[in-house]
Amino acid sequence: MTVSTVGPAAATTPAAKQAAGPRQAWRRLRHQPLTLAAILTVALIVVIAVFAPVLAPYAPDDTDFSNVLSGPTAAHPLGTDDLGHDVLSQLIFAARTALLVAGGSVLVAMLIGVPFGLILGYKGGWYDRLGSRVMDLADAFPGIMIGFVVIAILGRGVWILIFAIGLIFSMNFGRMVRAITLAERKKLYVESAHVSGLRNRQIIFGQVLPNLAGPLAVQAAVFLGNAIKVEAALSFLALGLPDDQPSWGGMLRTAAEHQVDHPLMALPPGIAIVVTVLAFNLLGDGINDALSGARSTRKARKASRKAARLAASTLAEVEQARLDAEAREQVPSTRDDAPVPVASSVATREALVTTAAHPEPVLSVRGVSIVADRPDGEVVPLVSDVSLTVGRGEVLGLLGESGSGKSMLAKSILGLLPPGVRVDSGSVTLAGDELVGRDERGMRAIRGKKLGVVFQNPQANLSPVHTVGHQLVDPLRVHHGMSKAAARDRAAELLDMVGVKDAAGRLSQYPYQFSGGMAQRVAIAIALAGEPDVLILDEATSALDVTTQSQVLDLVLDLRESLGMAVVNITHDLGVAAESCDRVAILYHGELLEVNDVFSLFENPHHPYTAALLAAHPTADREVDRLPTLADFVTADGEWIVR
Ligand SMILES: Nc1ncnc2c1ncn2[C@@H]1O[C@H](COP(=O)(O)OP(=O)(O)OP(=O)(O)O)[C@@H](O)[C@H]1O
Repeated sequence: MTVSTVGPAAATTPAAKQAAGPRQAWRRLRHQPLTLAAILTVALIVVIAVFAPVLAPYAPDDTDFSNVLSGPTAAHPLGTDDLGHDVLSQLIFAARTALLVAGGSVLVAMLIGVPFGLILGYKGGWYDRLGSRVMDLADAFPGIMIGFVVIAILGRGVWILIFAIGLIFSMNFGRMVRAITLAERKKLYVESAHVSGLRNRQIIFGQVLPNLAGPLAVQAAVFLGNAIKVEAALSFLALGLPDDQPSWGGMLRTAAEHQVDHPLMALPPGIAIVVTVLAFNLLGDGINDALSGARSTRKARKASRKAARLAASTLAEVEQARLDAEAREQVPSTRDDAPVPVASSVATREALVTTAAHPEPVLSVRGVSIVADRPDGEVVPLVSDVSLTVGRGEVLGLLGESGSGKSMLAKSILGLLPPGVRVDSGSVTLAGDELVGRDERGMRAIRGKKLGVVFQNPQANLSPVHTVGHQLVDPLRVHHGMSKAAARDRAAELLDMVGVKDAAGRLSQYPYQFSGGMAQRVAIAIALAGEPDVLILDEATSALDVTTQSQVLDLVLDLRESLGMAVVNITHDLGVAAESCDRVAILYHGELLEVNDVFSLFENPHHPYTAALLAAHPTADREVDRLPTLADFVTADGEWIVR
């Protein structure tokens, strides 16, 4: 079986907002007058640069030694310089140079900095520590010094200048990309990509990088402006471009030499630099606002102030209600105040047994203990000595309150335990193959192929910047070596199988164009792409409304019938367990308390904790003043009360 994952998440990251689509970003941009002005200015400068030979009245190297430093005339509207060059023509051709140097150096900076930051952020550990020190070291040198050194070694010239400025900015890109990647790599869509069996290279460049497009666009716009300033500064110092290459910095140098007699000579190149840099900076801000959804309209500001006032008063009411309730009755919270009973080991025997209806074991967990290694050396047990067997075609529910160890157990099966957490002892076999102790390469061959996973939040599990088709095609190509066309056909079949109408047409849509229930179906389709033996649902229906939840559970039950796969359904919802599971395992404080077939569990629970859970579940046919809590099932000494 293959592990695939699916689930919903709030799209609050820059990447997710950007995923709301370039069209949405453009709609926001259109409401930002300053950004529009910046776009027009940049477009104008680009047109001037491209058509410089047509627009400029003179060639850049035309000299008129009989007419130097002339001041504005009909033939030379902005005058001439000390060699008789036409200043207007120089200004126009220098725009070309400025854009070439700025564009080229930002490209070089990105080519160096982006992969560097991606690798540091994604790999972490030693890569990150070492790489971060390199960036600190680069930061310790003033950027202009790096430019001096490169030019001193390689000499002057356009391409050398581009390389020098690119080098100066590369670590800025590296730092930004590292920071975002550190956050992105923890997101569920990256975990899903892992689970689908994609290689690190495919995840870094295929999944994470497209999510950085928004922040990179903002950073690139700002650094285009910065590059123009650095180019001007170096050329002003006669260290940048060769003297025969028109540049705004070079024009400023000439103006500085003649500032006493001709003080206005500095104005044309100075204004050109200020306007261009300002336009790029405003463009960067505009893109940032458009991607983050910020709107500077008065209406939006008013709406946000009103929302803030409402939120403050609601919070105050909630806090007051909580204080009143506390004053009325000192109700102990189950987790904090109830004595924690020692788990009995009632269930272990039953957990190992498969049922007559599903006699062929496919997933066996034997005596698995999971621990966390704390930095101070303490070893904290998270899951203790859990044994479970799941039969082919069976749905086993893993039920327990928050923190009981359900996810850790599932992650130990998937080989995706977080750093600092490890399987201390025990064995997990899938169709006879041992999974504990496998290296990453060994697990990659299992995840996405033999084990499929669907997580809680479908929108968070799907990459916001790739189409649904792209995300389905990837695992099909990786695991089945299909051609692109064959994988696309199969992707449409899978979508159809999970009940997405017009499957072929919807392949080219993005996750945000799917409702929560439909996105969860897409996630299930991705999980099924490898034709897994076992599908793990990690709270896969918790975020859905009751009707959609029921539809998705029905779908899973149909699929396990038709595909003969086993399902491990992790949930804290008794209703979900009752609706979908053949057997249910109860976890509490990392210990397995009971495994029972679903009817016996509800009719005749073995363990007092299970009885406590059922008793605490509100039902329409019981009228009680107060539902029992765990504390009602435990003696003051921490012993279970058997009723
Ligand atoms: N990265 C981690 N490092 C150390 N301990 C962790 C880590 N993640 C979770 N834990 C601890 O492991 C225990 C089991 O957590 P787990 O996430 O498996 O619970 P869960 O039953 O899945 O809860 P939930 O339903 O809230 O997801 C908890 O005590 C939790 O605090």
